[in-house]
Amino acid sequence: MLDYILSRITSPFVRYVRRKLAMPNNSADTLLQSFRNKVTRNMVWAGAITELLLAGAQLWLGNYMQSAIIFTAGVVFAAIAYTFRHGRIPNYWRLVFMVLLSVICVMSIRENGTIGVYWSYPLLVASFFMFRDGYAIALAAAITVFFSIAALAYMPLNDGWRIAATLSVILALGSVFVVMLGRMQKLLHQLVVTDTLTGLQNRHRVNSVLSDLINNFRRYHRAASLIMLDLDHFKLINDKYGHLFGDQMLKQLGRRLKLSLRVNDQLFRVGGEEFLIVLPETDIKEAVKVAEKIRQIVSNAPFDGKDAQVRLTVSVGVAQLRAEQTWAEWINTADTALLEAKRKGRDQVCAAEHYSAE
Ligand SMILES: Nc1nc2c(ncn2[C@@H]2O[C@H](COP(=O)(O)OP(=O)(O)OP(=O)(O)O)[C@@H](O)[C@H]2O)c(=O)[nH]1
Repeated sequence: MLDYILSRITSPFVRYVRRKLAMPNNSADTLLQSFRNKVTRNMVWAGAITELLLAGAQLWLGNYMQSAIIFTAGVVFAAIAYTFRHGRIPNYWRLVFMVLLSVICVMSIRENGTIGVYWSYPLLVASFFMFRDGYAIALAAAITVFFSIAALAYMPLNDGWRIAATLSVILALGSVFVVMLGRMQKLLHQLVVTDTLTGLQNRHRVNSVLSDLINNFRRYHRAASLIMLDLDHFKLINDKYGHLFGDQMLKQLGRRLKLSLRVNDQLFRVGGEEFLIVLPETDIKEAVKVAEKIRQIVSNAPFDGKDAQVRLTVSVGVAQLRAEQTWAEWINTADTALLEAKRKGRDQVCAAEHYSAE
């Protein structure tokens, strides 16, 4: 039941993510991060507009001092939201946002008496949006404790404990919400980066994995290589045995590849019958050895389908990361080597550059 409700809530977002991911340069990580940033920025805009409206109301009531302070806070919120309109609002600005809201809350208690405690409710809710996971819960707990103590100390007991109890209920519900949101985000992330047929990673994480290796290379000169492989004449298999049989072959190939790799190597299914292997700490010489081993693992033993056994072969391109290459150029180099292997007759390994086999 919970799974059903979660899937109903998340499916429009999953569709949005999938649509966006179809565009070039959108990796799953950057997309989820940008979605979160957008929500936070909208919160700060909402805070700015509310504060400016309140400042207007205080001005109209003739409370010039309060109006000026609330107006200043509104302008600060608007400036934060505007400055970071395309990116992530840094944590210290989020903290400034929360501190300003707290100050306004405390001022309201001072000016209006205990009725001002009611401002602690939106403050509490804001903390769940502004921070992540444990930080949000810790901040919300601190706000709850602070305003509960204030309410119990300065309000009649009957009102004071009700305020404390309702704040605690919001804290509990908000904490459940934050934990569920964290799990949902993990689930969505998993969905977006996983190839549903083989269970391997799909192309959406390639960008960030390769960028990390490129940074390592630039900083510590750590070698890294790519293996791009593609099944030979796979169309013939599909045409002869059907698409479902073809799917079984792809799954088995994924399993074979996975078993043949080291723990640090990463395997992706990047296209229909195209797979990418990322080999950290590996130069071209070692990478070609791995590629040759993989080629043999595929061609040496037949693949078992429901109705038949078939022999498959792969063409393989290998490329070591070169200085100043971007991740896209690096992949292109491996792809060119793969095309070369196809051109030379398939079932073979081609390296993107000359190297000594000694
Ligand atoms: N069963 C199945 N087939 C797929 C999937 N994705 C792509 N294909 C098929 O893979 C085949 C790829 O065909 P081609 O690009 O002509 O390549 P090929 O037949 O392997 O020939 P070469 O790559 O030149 O050796 C097409 O028939 C696609 O329909 C999939 O998820 N499942």
